[in-house]
Amino acid sequence: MEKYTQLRVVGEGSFGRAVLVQSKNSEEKYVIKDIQLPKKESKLQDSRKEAILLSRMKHPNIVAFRESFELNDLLCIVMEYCSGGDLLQRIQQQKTTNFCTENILRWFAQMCAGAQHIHDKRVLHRDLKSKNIFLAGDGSIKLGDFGSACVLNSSKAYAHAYVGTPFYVAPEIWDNKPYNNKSDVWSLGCVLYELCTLQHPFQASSWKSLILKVCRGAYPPLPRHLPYELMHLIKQMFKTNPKDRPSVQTILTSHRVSKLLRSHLPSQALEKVKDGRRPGRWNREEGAKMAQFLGDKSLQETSTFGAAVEFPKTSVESEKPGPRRQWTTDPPDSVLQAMANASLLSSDSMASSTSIHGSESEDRRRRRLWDKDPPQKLLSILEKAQLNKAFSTYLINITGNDPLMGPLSQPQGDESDGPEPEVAVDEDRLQPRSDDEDTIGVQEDIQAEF
Ligand SMILES: Nc1ncnc2c1ncn2[C@@H]1O[C@H](COP(=O)(O)OP(=O)(O)OP(=O)(O)O)[C@@H](O)[C@H]1O
Repeated sequence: MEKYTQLRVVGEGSFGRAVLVQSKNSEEKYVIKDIQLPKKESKLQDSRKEAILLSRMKHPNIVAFRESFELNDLLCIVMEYCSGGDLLQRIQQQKTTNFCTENILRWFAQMCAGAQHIHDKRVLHRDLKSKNIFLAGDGSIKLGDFGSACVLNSSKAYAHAYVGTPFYVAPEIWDNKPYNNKSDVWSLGCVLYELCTLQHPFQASSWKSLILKVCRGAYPPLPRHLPYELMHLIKQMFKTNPKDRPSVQTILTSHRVSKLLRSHLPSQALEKVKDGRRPGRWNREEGAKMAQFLGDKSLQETSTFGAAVEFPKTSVESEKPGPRRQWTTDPPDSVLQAMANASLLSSDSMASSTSIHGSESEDRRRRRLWDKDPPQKLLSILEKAQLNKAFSTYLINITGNDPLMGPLSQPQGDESDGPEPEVAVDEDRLQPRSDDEDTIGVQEDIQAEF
């Protein structure tokens, strides 16, 4: 810490502060994110995960990691300073003036390039939102905040319920179905919609209305001046069945919109997109290596210079694909059932979802089929919840004892542990599926380069 001079606090998150500092050696500015370390030894490694994952992500569209160290009971992550602030602030500055299409395409292309890099490493961000996407001094986009990220095919120790922000969470999370790279695509769709309209796609007057709209993929129409390719893309990113959503790889390489997006990528990022197209770029072993690394490494200090983090050299056991949970062709419906049975919906959500889906009788038909019990615990939490709290990060575990751990629930036990309780592990949920080539799946026997 003595290497840096503190300049000012740039923001406060739920886990700690972000402080702008200046290196005494190079005079370069950085942000140091302080994260309160949990008192329980068993949870320490989880807190260090953000630093470890960020240290593995070297890409022009991901906030660059410099080093991390522990000071008393704080984990300090030193990272690139993004002087343009976050995208949420940038959207709010616009007030009512829309962004020009060129800007939207440029920013979104860079977000996809960053996300592709993460997914290539078999990591899911899980909390992509405009507040976690930054603008660097040169105007480029940087994905940040890896505090919710997880590794696909990870070991049991790192498989847990979903950590995300309700306004950006995909329907499969509310429906307690498996999640994968397509859940990040949904969240990116929300950010793209915000860039196009300056509004969130799922406006609601209550949490129940919000969740219902998300589960139906019901969003207000986009302004007509936008290119057709962009409108088509948003429609696809909001497909309620993740199988029907394109991956970021597809968006950048073989979608109708790809040409438009790629013309807005700087050459360095374009090269990396092309790299990502090589078949066998990632494989199951990649995720297993990362998971083993997260589990084994007792990280006290890590750095992009000096004591850099290295993956273990030993090869890891190649896992056989586990049982897959199949998607039906219908949209997720257990939460829809729960919400509708509870008769607690606000009228606006029903009105708009009916108009989006076009037919009232379809709604009635669906409701007749609803026969499951609503998750009462979730309903009772949401009854009293303020909607603005749905922009914060939660641990979401619909069937657990605490369906929404975060700003709505009282911290239990070790208060400094943040919203990461010990949860029953449902390993099936985190398994990628290979039933669709666009979803991160399994390619055995191909050695990925990290
Ligand atoms: N690298 C950075 N460059 C510039 N500003 C940053 C940087 N990192 C964080 N900030 C600012 O600090 C704020 C707090 O960031 P932080 O990641 O600690 O928490 P958060 O994302 O707001 O909340 P949470 O940790 O609950 O997700 C951000 O909203 C952003 O405005």
